[in-house]
Amino acid sequence: MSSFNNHTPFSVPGRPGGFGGGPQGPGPGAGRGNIPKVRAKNRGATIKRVWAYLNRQRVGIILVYIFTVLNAVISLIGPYLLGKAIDTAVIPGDYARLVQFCLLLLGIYLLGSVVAWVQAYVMTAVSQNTVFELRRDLFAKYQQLPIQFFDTHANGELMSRATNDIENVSNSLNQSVTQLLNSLITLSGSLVIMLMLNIPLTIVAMLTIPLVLLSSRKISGLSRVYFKKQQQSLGELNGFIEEKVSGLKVVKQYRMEETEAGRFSMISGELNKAGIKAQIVSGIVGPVMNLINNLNFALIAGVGGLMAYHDLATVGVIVSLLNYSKQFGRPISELANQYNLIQSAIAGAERVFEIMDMPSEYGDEDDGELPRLSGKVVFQNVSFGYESDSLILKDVTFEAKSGEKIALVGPTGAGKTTIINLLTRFYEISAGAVYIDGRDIRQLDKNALRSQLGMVLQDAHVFAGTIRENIRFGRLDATDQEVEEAARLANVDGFITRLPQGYETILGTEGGNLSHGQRQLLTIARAILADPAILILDEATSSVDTRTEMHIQQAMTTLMKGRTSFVIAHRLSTIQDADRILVIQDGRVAEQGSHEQLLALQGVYHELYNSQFKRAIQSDDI
Ligand SMILES: Nc1ncnc2c1ncn2[C@@H]1O[C@H](COP(=O)(O)OP(=O)(O)OP(=O)(O)O)[C@@H](O)[C@H]1O
Repeated sequence: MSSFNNHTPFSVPGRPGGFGGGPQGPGPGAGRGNIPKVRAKNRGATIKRVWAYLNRQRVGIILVYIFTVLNAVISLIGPYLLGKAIDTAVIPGDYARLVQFCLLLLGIYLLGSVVAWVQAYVMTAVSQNTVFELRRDLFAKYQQLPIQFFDTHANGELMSRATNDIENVSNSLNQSVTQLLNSLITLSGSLVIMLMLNIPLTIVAMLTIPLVLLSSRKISGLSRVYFKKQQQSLGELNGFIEEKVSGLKVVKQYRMEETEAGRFSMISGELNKAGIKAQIVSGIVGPVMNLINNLNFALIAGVGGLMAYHDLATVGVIVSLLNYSKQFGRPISELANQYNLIQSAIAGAERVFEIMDMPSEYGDEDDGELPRLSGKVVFQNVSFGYESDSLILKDVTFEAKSGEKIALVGPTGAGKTTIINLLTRFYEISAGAVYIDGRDIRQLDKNALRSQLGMVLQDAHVFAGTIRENIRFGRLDATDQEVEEAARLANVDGFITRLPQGYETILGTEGGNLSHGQRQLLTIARAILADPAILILDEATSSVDTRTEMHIQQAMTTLMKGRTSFVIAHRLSTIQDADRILVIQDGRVAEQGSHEQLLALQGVYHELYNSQFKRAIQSDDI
């Protein structure tokens, strides 16, 4: 059973045209444009959520807190001792005392360095663990999102969120969290000590604070917008690269290299512009803060000098105050300098949470466990559209008895794959109902349902890993013997054992080192191992040679034994023995029956069959 109980977008009551649907039926027109985009509401909410992640490393955070406080206290002691040294050792000329002060200061600064190092070490561990969890949750979310989400999001863009955006969060956590804490303590500590040393001079030192706050606020607001834009552009760029690298053969074949390079430059140019703007705006922070700090320094030095002249302050106090005012200004300007980091981290986190807030496809269906299904499938007045405003399937009704072979034929774009997409609940129907063994599939847990469905698709997908691992993907607890038995039944065992590494042969990404037919046979072995109650075979033999096709056909026949099977085929020769053939045309079941019955009808199937038959004879003539 799915461990995720998020409310799905489809769990809206009030489904029209319901056939035995329960309260959890899908809402009308669950088209691909219907996924609500929930955005992290504001910066505060985003920071809170990142903090909640950080808080899971409680021990680390406490340690960081302790060492940060220590570090800040040490940095507060320095200027005080410096002032004292001037007033009690330098001015009276007590050199023995001066040496003592120097040694004390040296010891304190050394201790400060050690404490700062430990603090950085612990913080790195905390931030790395935090982004580890963030990334893990994001990937888990990707796996739970409905297929329709991926129709509208480029792979590279999604990869960018899991890498660049999370990296930004990590960088900022590493530096900004301790910086913030340190600054807070240094600020308040310096203020208290300054007030104790000299109240009028402290007031002078405070004069520039509103300027600091105002300018940093203004700049941060502006730079945040540009950082978000920069991240978006980076995502688009990644999406473009991913798409064009995976489709490089097509690009080359159509000699589109220059056109694609031009499009790349355009997208890259957008990133360039956004990056420059973000850096320019955030880069203003440093110089502005420096200017204000220098102004502040000059003010204290001037007023302090006047006060010393009138015996209202000692030189030591003025030196201490100058140092504290620097310490006071430093955290503010450091924070301001961190703005670009923090802004880009918030922008990154917002993009990550945006995905995490998307509704999962797993809802609150009845139960997680399903007994082995007998495989009786009923489509009853099913209508569906990927977009809410255009129906692809219209009032589709048919029945598959347990163990039957059902063929889906019809012109391209008629809706054959769409029927399968609904059976597997990759998409939710708009009206009508689909029953398996008499139960509305919307009431079934999606994982449990899919565990009883096996698919062999035309685009035979294998993963990077060994052949054994790829077959075992069908059932993770299968023994080596079971894996090999499945390969034998799929007619692929001979080929595998002839390889030098046999079952341990490592396949490249997407099985690049295998032929299409070999990949297809591997996916059949995988499906045999999974032992599903219902089988879906999509155009499985359309692009292989006759010998491989024969192998695949044999493997398929083995695989189909005792299971309800749905076979999508363009070549009618492969499905003449089907128990029922559904002719899909323009989203409707135009005809259904056995091969002989359909030929006798003299309708669409008859026409389709004749045209293929003629073509076959013509190609033989040639
Ligand atoms: N993810 C999608 N989003 C929007 N429209 C889609 C999507 N997938 C398919 N369609 C549209 O739905 C219609 C039916 O497509 P489907 O893939 O079911 O046809 P098919 O009969 O399997 O075609 P083929 O034999 O070419 O595979 C087509 O018009 C197609 O453009």
